[in-house]
Amino acid sequence: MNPASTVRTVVGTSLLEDYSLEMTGKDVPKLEEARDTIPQGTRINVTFLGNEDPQLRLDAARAVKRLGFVPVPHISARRLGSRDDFERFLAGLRADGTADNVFLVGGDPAHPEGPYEDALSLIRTGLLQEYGVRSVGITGYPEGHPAIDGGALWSALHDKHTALADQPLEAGVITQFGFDVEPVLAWVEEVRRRGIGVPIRIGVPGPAGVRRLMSYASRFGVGTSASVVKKYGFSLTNLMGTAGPDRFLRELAAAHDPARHGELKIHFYTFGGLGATSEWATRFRKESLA
Ligand SMILES: NC(=O)C1=CN([C@@H]2O[C@H](COP(=O)(O)OP(=O)(O)OC[C@H]3O[C@@H](n4cnc5c(N)ncnc54)[C@H](O)[C@@H]3O)[C@@H](O)[C@H]2O)C=CC1
Ligand SMILES: Nc1nc(=O)c2c([nH]1)NC[C@@H]1CN(c3ccc(C(=O)N[C@@H](CCC(=O)O)C(=O)O)cc3)CN21
Repeated sequence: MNPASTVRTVVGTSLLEDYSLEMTGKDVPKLEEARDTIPQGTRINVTFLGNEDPQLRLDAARAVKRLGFVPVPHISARRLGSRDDFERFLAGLRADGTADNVFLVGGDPAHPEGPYEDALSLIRTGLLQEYGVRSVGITGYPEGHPAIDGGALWSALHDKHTALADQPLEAGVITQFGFDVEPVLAWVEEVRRRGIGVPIRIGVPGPAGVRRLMSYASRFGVGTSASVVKKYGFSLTNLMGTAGPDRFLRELAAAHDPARHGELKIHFYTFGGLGATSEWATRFRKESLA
């Protein structure tokens, strides 16, 4: 087998196997439309946007399950107004049978709206287990975070990983999306060096308009230097086009060394394009396997 076909085989059979997707509470009609293009059992995260209410998220998680997928509702620590809010949400998940998997984020508000300042405080309440959660996703930032210093991010990752193991709850990491493979793999190596062996899902944007990608990247502090986006497949002087993660995934597959990086999978941030993303993934897998 020549090196090029080795790369194709790896992309097709391993990295894109069991990919996960992300949707908002309002994306249920899009999920219904895209249903047949997404493998049954795919994990689908339901983002915790500030302008969506808890019931909308619970309903979305229920729809994900009804359609044959595995819901992963997000819980944002800083957006919870009280312990009651947290318990009500967890009780809703339990009642709907959608509590198995959750993903925790600190939350973008500069100041907590209630008693929880970060994801770790949610884990430490012990409520996750009480309400039947079995597996918990936490964040990873290969390029850092604009509002949180690097040391605090590493301590948070370490402390959350330890606290989950103590419960015990199953743990996994999903990284912030990015356009550059290099910092992603350097970061993964550092995670492993620190003794954290849990599965890591590498966050990438699904195919989307360049203008939209740029706007989310600048909002979330993701690097978009001219050389990085050129390598990714678009140019800063042409914001009219769309760009997909084709090259990113090929490069990631070529450089992924399970002995060094452990288990890696892909998480697609769909930014409104759930159907476009699942169709893209189906096509890309087919082409990779061909
Ligand atoms: N990676 C992702 O997919 C998403 C990330 N986020 C945002 O990422 C940020 C951090 O969340 P996690 O990684 O779960 O951190 P975390 O909850 O584990 O907290 C890590 C450290 O950062 C501090 N922190 C948390 N949120 C902060 C904020 N908004 N401003 C300043 N300091 C903050 C905490 O006090 C703690 O010291 C939040 O702003 C969160 O909303 C939000 C949604 C999705
Ligand atoms: N720091 C941080 N905060 C976040 O909120 C965040 C990240 N990072 N990383 C990526 C995820 C995914 N996020 C998003 C954000 C928007 C849509 C989205 O679909 N927006 C709609 C408009 C939604 C609306 O306002 O109703 C869109 O069509 O773009 C999806 C996922 C937010 N996320």
